[in-house]
Amino acid sequence: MPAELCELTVHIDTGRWNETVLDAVDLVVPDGKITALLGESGCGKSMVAAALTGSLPDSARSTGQVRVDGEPVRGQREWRRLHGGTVGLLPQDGVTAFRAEDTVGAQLHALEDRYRRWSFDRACASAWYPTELADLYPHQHSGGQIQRAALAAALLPEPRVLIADEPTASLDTQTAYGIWAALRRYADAGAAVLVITHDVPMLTSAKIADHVALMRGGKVIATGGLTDLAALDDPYVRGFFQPNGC
Ligand SMILES: Nc1ncnc2c1ncn2[C@@H]1O[C@H](COP(=O)(O)OP(=O)(O)OP(=O)(O)O)[C@@H](O)[C@H]1O
Repeated sequence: MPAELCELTVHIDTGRWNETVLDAVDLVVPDGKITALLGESGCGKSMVAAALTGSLPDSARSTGQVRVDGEPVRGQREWRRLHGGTVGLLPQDGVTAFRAEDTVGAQLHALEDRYRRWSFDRACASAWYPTELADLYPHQHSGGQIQRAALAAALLPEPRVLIADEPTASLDTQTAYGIWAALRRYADAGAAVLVITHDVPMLTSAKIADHVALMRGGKVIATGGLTDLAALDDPYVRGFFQPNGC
């Protein structure tokens, strides 16, 4: 079930400040593939995640389309129907995936009971979430622990489109590799997977992503295979693949 942004422009007006955060973005997240989304801080990557999961801020106004399985999604009622089993989000800040007042384990078990797709044990193992932490409240987890718990939460409904916003940001290399491998297996089982990441060394060494889209200033400026993008003769692109930019 592919997810797409078609000429999507998102403008944010908070009353005191306004900005075009996505500018005519075209992006396809195809079935059975991992698409990696890269770009400098603040360029709009999390806005792409929000647009693909119907969670843009209230202050956002958009033109263009978001399509899931070829069909335009319009309005919060449709998004509520798609959340969970069709479209899942691992947010950049994993703690926001949980209510503060219940333990993480209780919330993961509630998702298991609600969707009856993946088991608690399977989701925790895939997300590398240590189940001995499950009796803790969200704020009692470290950044890397709660991110893995949030990945387990995103996997439990077995969404056909999975958007993961910096799933490995707070993780050691070995655990990060395990998460990438889990995402690879998830895509190989047929899901459309978009991974937002700054972890270019892992991306290039593990070669786990199928496609890369590169953003700058609210636009997607290049898409393609990792090798093709890394070979582009552009200082901004080179800056991502070679730390000294040459
Ligand atoms: N909730 C919000 N309300 C208003 N503006 C926002 C909100 N979230 C983000 N923005 C703005 O949207 C723009 C894009 O932010 P976004 O979070 O998508 O960047 P990003 O590429 O994910 O950055 P990073 O790599 O630092 O996480 C930024 O200018 C930011 O200030």
